[in-house]
Amino acid sequence: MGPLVLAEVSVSSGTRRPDCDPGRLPPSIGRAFRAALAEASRHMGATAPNPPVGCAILDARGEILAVAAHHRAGAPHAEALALRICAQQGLIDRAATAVVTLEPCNHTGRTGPCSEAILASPIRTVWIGAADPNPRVAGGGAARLGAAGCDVRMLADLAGPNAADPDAADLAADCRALIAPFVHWSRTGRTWMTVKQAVAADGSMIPPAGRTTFTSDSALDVAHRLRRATDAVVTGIGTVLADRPALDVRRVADHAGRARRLLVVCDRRGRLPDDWRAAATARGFDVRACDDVAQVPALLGEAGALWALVEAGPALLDAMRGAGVWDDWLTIGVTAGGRERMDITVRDGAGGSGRDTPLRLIPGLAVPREGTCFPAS
Ligand SMILES: NC(=O)C1=CN([C@@H]2O[C@H](COP(=O)(O)OP(=O)(O)OC[C@H]3O[C@@H](n4cnc5c(N)ncnc54)[C@H](OP(=O)(O)O)[C@@H]3O)[C@@H](O)[C@H]2O)C=CC1
Ligand SMILES: Nc1c(N[C@@H]2O[C@H](COP(=O)(O)O)[C@@H](O)[C@H]2O)[nH]c(=O)[nH]c1=O
Repeated sequence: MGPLVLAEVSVSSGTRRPDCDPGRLPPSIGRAFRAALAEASRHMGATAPNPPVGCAILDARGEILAVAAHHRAGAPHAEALALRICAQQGLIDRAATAVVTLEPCNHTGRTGPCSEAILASPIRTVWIGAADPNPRVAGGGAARLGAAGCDVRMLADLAGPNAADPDAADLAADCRALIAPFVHWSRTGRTWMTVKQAVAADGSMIPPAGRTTFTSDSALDVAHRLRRATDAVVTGIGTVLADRPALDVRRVADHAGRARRLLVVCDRRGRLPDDWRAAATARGFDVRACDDVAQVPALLGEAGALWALVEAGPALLDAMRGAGVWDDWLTIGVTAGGRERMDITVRDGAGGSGRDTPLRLIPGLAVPREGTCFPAS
């Protein structure tokens, strides 16, 4: 395992570099990318097996006309929804630029190609945060738009090693991180596994008697944001028997109405209590038991989960570390002085897009700076 070092992975686009101010991201485009990323992040944990995607549409002066995200598989793509919002508000004639976190699709899936929807609008400049990782369609949307006369600009062109725009580099990393679990799942069939571990000042993970947690309110907020952003939760039978945990999303608004989430309990001896399973099912979980932790990423992947959160005790975490069943690992450590420190480690070779971690998109986590004091400033 290596400490978190975010490699700058430049996604080659084959499209034109910007001509206005080479090497710098226009402030209005930076704002639009941030808005699109924020909107897409709100829908992480709901889009599987599709990736989360955000889109902002701007007028010629750089004013944002609409921001939208892909909500769930089968629902309109972010670009289509943003265009629809512009049309509904009578703003479509002003639409000049689209900013999308992921290259627009060029194929007909559950919905029509976004490249064509853009071409049917007045938009003639398209900024793309990350290239489509699907090798069968890579370059399709950008190429189609470029061939039809659109000015297609890739964020990676400003964020590569020779074009030092820290804002662009950060936003490009965010756009890659947004789809990192999707990329990993598409390439391996395995779900991206994030382990979250709370450690007390004495090194113990065990809460005081009568409690199930010991971290601060801000750390618990982060834990619940993580539950909300992921498609599945993984725990161990030891935790279930000791804590009878709820493992659902609380403390965070706006998570109702989502699909049933997967909840995997690693249990080799069939000790899962029926009443706890029934209560978890009633809370909206699809509960599965698994007798081999090494199989969990594939089991979840088969069920279409892109990203899973592991909240388990020391025995299962040891087994996971030993078997390499994790992609990134978040430790919230309570220091002797009562402060909390957050460390993130991304496993070497995790994911298909370098070391970008989806934890970057969780508010309150100061990624990518390793070893940052928590809460993030
Ligand atoms: N601080 C924190 O972040 C957290 C703390 N906790 C605390 O941890 C404590 C419970 O810890 P612990 O008893 O270690 O429980 P775990 O949640 O780690 O579950 C342990 C069980 O996992 C199963 N297991 C172990 N290895 C494997 C494997 N390779 N494949 C499949 N299953 C496996 C075993 O089941 P079997 O017995 O069937 O072999 C084992 O009993 C509680 O006090 C809880 O509050 C829990 C979660 C988070
Ligand atoms: N101890 C500990 C955590 N532990 C995890 O949270 C579970 C309790 O969840 P719930 O029943 O939904 O409130 C518990 O069983 C364990 O999985 N989490 C943290 O953020 N901080 C902590 O200090």
